[in-house]
Amino acid sequence: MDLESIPGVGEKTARALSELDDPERALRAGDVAAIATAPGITQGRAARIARGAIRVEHDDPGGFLATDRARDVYRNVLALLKSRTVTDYAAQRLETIYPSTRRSRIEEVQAFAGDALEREHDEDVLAALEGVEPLRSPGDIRVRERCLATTDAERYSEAREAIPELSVEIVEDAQGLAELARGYSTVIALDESFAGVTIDGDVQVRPDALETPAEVVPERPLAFFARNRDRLQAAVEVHQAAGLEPACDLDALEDGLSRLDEDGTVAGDDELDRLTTAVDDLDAAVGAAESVANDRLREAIREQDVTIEGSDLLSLVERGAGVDSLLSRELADEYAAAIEAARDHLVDALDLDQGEAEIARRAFSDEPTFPVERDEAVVSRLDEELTATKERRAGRLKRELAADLADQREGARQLVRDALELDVELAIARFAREFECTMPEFVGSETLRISEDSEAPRASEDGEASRASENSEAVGFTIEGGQSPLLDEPLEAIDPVDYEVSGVALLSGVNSGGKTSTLDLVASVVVLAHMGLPVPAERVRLRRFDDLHYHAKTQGTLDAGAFESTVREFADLAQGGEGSLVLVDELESITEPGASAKIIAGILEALSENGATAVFVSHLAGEIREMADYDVTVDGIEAVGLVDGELEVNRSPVKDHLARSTPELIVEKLADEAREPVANGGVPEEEAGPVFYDRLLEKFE
Ligand SMILES: Nc1ncnc2c1ncn2[C@@H]1O[C@H](COP(=O)(O)OP(=O)(O)OP(=O)(O)O)[C@@H](O)[C@H]1O
Repeated sequence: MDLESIPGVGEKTARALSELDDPERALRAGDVAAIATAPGITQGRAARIARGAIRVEHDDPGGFLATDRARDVYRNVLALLKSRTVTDYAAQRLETIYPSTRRSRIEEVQAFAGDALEREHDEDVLAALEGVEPLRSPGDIRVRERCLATTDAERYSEAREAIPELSVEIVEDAQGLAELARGYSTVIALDESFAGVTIDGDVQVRPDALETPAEVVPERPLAFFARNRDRLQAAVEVHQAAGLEPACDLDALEDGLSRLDEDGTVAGDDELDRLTTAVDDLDAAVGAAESVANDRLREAIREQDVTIEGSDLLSLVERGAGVDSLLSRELADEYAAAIEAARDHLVDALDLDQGEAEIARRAFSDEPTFPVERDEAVVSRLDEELTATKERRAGRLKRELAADLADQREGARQLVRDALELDVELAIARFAREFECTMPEFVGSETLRISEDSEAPRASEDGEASRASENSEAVGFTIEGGQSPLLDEPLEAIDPVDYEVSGVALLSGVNSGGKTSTLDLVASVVVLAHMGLPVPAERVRLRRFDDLHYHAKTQGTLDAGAFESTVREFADLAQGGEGSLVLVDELESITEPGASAKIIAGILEALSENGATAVFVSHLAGEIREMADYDVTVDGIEAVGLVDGELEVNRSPVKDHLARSTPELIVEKLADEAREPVANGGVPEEEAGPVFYDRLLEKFE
């Protein structure tokens, strides 16, 4: 895919995207999280880029949502879907699902949604999803206890490039290697020429080191798992709770993760833990051992009556020394016991093995001194010995763990992607279940052509689809049992609505009868259907529209300028609106009633001639019908009566029926009451009398 062909992607963004591991995959899968890892690209931008890429793939001109209110409806239904996600990823990923005019795109999402509807969710899955997030890259790592060495300048540059985690050192000869071995736990010599050279310390000759970086720096693959340990663990739990087919061996991955600490070190190895603690505690343990010896000696000296000969005293005073000789002569046994106690303490405190203990014991000399002090040289040797053993063991364990986990890496990535995608699917499934949705059925030229001419079933693919087949009956939309998801009521309080429009219709009805809500229902159903998603109705059939023009009710009368621009907008629509769905709510408020009726009648004529599908909600339906030069359909939301002063409404518009207005119904009620005052619960001494109400009623005829 040519990245710059994506709308909104210039040279700079294309360069950023090309830095991704697999830009094509990320764009094709709408993997917003992966796209957002490109330098300088935010999540919001990533969603726009993914949408752009989808449009390129499906040759989709976009622009389905043609008005502010249409965009509002999309944002509202999208918000309902997004509110049912657990992860940020899923919320962003839903942003890539937009209403499209292209059959291939709609069918692609329909297939995805179809699978989603099969998904059952339970609380365990949702709880496990809480911990899943897109994987992080491990960032830069430095390994300080190991280095690479070479005599060759070119090899030196290659090594720095291939294995930036380690220092690379130039050496002249084996002597140089030996010096390095004193500073590093492990030295890896890259030159064949060092083979066979024996040097103290851990010096390995590995001419192939640059080709097998994971063996030389197992920290590299481990860092990926360590940094993402919790996310991977959560993804494992999601798979287990949801019974998802895993992309890798879950037991092996879990076992590997359980052996890894968050800082990339190997966990759960007793010997490594022992060595690590010994190195960490060495200094403190030696100090404590000194105290053990000194406390014992102090005690012994305190309890001892020392007889000192005059010559000894003299030599003590004159030489300023000699306590040692005194100790060795008078307290030899006590000294030996104190030293032994110090040695035992050190060996026990650090839990040293036999070889280490031999060195440790030498940290306290047999030569009597007071106070007893460690032999620094021996303590550093012990430190070196313990550290080297620890590093060797850690290195070996890391290599083993890295080798075990190496095969799981791609699977682990997929595991997280699948868990995140499950969240997207579950959000769709929950939305569909909570609004009792069904998949809509698209009808139109391509369906009809397939049955008419099976030789060329795809001849009318996409672009043509919107040109409603001339030889087919006009199809707009048919909604059965629709419940607007935009109504702020619980589902059980929403009356299901049936409505069907082909061509252009006026929708009349009582105040608060549900006209606006019907337009909202039609708009949400049409938007969701074009997104490829299930719709909140028992059954929906519709044609594929090119765009949705939904004009909300304008508050108050427009000024001259606003009026002019509104009329202009309809002029554009009237010219090319054949594949459009036009929904307009009380356009009459744009100017005074008489003029409004004329203008609306003219707009309806033009739309009807162009083959658009339209619903105009109006309180002036009767007047408009009279103005129009063709037989415009008028549907009506009827009040079936007044119950306790409240209108009882049949929310489903009645076809070809001008609904009576609320005032008419009220006058009718007053007339009824006046005729039969008591039976109707009216006032017995009706003042105005039936004649007056009948006069008013006549005006409505
Ligand atoms: N299908 C429905 N089921 C239950 N309640 C509904 C339904 N449709 C509308 N309502 C209720 O009726 C109220 C008024 O609806 P709506 O605004 O759509 O009426 P309207 O006919 O456009 O009113 P107006 O003539 O004042 O513009 C809504 O707020 C909602 O509470």
